[in-house]
Amino acid sequence: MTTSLSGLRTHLCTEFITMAAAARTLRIGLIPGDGIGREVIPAGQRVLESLPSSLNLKFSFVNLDAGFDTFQRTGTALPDKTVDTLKKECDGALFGAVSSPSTKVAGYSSPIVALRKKLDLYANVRPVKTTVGSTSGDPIDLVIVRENTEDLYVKEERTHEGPNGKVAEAIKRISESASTRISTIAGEIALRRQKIRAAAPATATRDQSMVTITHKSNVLSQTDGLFREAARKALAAERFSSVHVEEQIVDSMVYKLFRQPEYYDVIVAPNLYGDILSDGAAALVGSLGLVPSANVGDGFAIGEPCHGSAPDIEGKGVANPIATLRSVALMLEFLGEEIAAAKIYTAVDANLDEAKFLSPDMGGKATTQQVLDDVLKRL
Ligand SMILES: NC(=O)c1ccc[n+]([C@@H]2O[C@H](COP(=O)([O-])OP(=O)(O)OC[C@H]3O[C@@H](n4cnc5c(N)ncnc54)[C@H](O)[C@@H]3O)[C@@H](O)[C@H]2O)c1
Ligand SMILES: O=C(O)CC[C@H](C(=O)O)[C@@H](O)C(=O)O
Repeated sequence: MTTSLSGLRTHLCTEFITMAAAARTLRIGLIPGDGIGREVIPAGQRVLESLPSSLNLKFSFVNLDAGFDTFQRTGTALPDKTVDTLKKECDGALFGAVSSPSTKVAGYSSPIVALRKKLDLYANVRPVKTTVGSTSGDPIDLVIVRENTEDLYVKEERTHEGPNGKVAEAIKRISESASTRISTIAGEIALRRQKIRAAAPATATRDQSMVTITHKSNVLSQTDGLFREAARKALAAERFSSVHVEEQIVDSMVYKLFRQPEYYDVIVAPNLYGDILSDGAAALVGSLGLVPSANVGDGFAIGEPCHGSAPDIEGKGVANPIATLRSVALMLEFLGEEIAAAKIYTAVDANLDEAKFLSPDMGGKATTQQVLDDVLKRL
């Protein structure tokens, strides 16, 4: 199986992909989780099943459990069977969302956070993009490359009694190796985007590729300082000489991202900043329901919409499936199936540009099913 970290085509057209794919069957784990995860993952499955037969690509599926509901039924949020099946049987997976409680529940731990570590899916790649017809301003076309295994997400917390009451602490762990790895991937993605732009100058949104390193090393000089230093070093490699590298402290990054989102190309960030920046960037393109992600490691990719289980709209049939459909495409890209991915991006972009079947988060009235049907028609 091939997983290509540099295979990030992100919503680009198919003209430049000319090679016919060899016949292939991919086994995909489906992990709907909780809430609207159960409404959008079936849409993702339908898109895979509806890809044109000329692609020579077949899929088999295995349904897998994870989430708060699973925790309540079985006592664990991420059953061993789910992890084992992904490891032993699957080529890739789709993850919906889980309803992690905001208060501590004994024995519960976020299954998606655990899965990223257990499968060493060290890169969380989150493209955020406007489509041609959906914006009157300068187009936004950026990718957030989020470190996916460490930072505060190591979840080493403790509470103790201090002289004035309880004190809680958490470890923020940053390693040189993980920071170097994620920054190198950000550089590869920048190069890849540069190549794609060079091949399609008419649709290119910028001339030069750029990576923005995001950190807070003015305050956290050791942890974020190490991230910054490792990123600078990795991106100074000769092969990235055509990529402009700059850095931005995370708070002013938020300011600049909101003022001038079209400025950014590739943003590399430690885990938590990447999490926060990607939800913020989603607001800039219209909805969290549009923004996909892929959790990527060596030899495996899990497509996952950036949004959560959305309890406020759960069960109403109005969840926007587009973040999931784009996550399906992103997963396929990393599994080396770029033509199939491009077909999905094109169909989704056409749905958004025509704006006839938009879900309520996009100002429309369409249900999840109607948006899906419209995308399927365009496939
Ligand atoms: N990957 C994951 O499993 C994941 C990601 C984020 C949050 N969560 C969990 O989800 C739960 C709810 O979190 P939250 O409410 O803070 O964030 P959320 O992303 O679930 O929802 C935020 C807002 O965006 C809207 N929204 C999200 N996805 C949408 C879609 N596809 N279509 C239309 N509207 C959409 C919701 O209706 C809500 O108003 C929490 O338990 C959190 O832990 C899980
Ligand atoms: O709620 C959870 O269990 C995980 C949420 C998760 C995260 O990485 O923090 C989500 O915000 C995401 O962006 O994937």
